[in-house]
Amino acid sequence: MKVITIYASKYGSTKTVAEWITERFALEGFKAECADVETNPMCFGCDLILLGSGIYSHKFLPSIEQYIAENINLLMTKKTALFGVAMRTETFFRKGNAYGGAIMLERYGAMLGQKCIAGKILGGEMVFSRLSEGDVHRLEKFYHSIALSEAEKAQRMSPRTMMDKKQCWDFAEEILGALG
Ligand SMILES: Cc1cc2nc3c(=O)[nH]c(=O)nc-3n(C[C@H](O)[C@H](O)[C@H](O)COP(=O)(O)O)c2cc1C
Repeated sequence: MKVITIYASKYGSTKTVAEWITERFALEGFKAECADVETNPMCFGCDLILLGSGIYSHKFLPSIEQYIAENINLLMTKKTALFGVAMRTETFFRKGNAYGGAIMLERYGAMLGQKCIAGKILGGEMVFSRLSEGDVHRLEKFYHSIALSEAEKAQRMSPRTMMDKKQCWDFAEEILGALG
């Protein structure tokens, strides 16, 4: 069985997550590879396709949204699984609405249909000194909009990682279970 993990990553954490997941599938005896979506990978020969992205403002990056849209007819015929890589992995509730967590994957799951067998948000990493000026500006605006105190802001702006290889291997195991 051939598995491909196609990822979109701006600062590298989703790339590492994709490599960890691929490693686990290879250890289980699958023919497993991972590919940056920017290389426009071919997936018609694959039996299982994982699609993952860093989460930016509750969504996948535009490059992988475009890849899914452009290849939707093929992707719908394959078993697929989705993952996002984010700083906040759980669902939370604010002003009558639920946000975050696997809810962020619903729009892609709805496109892929019933053969989409698993989806999870996995822990990512954020190091402010590595971010582009535009991303720093976007985050500062967001922190202002949710009225973070200076202390909370400083805490969020310090280098933080939630990356966890065990979590990624557990997700691979969950997919294996769903494959039956
Ligand atoms: C501009 C910006 C917006 C972000 N939006 C979210 C978000 O909505 N939810 C979240 O949990 N993390 C958010 N993050 C954190 C990223 O999802 C996290 O750093 C992730 O590991 C990035 O993946 P990458 O390194 O593969 O690009 C955001 C980060 C930046 C810079």
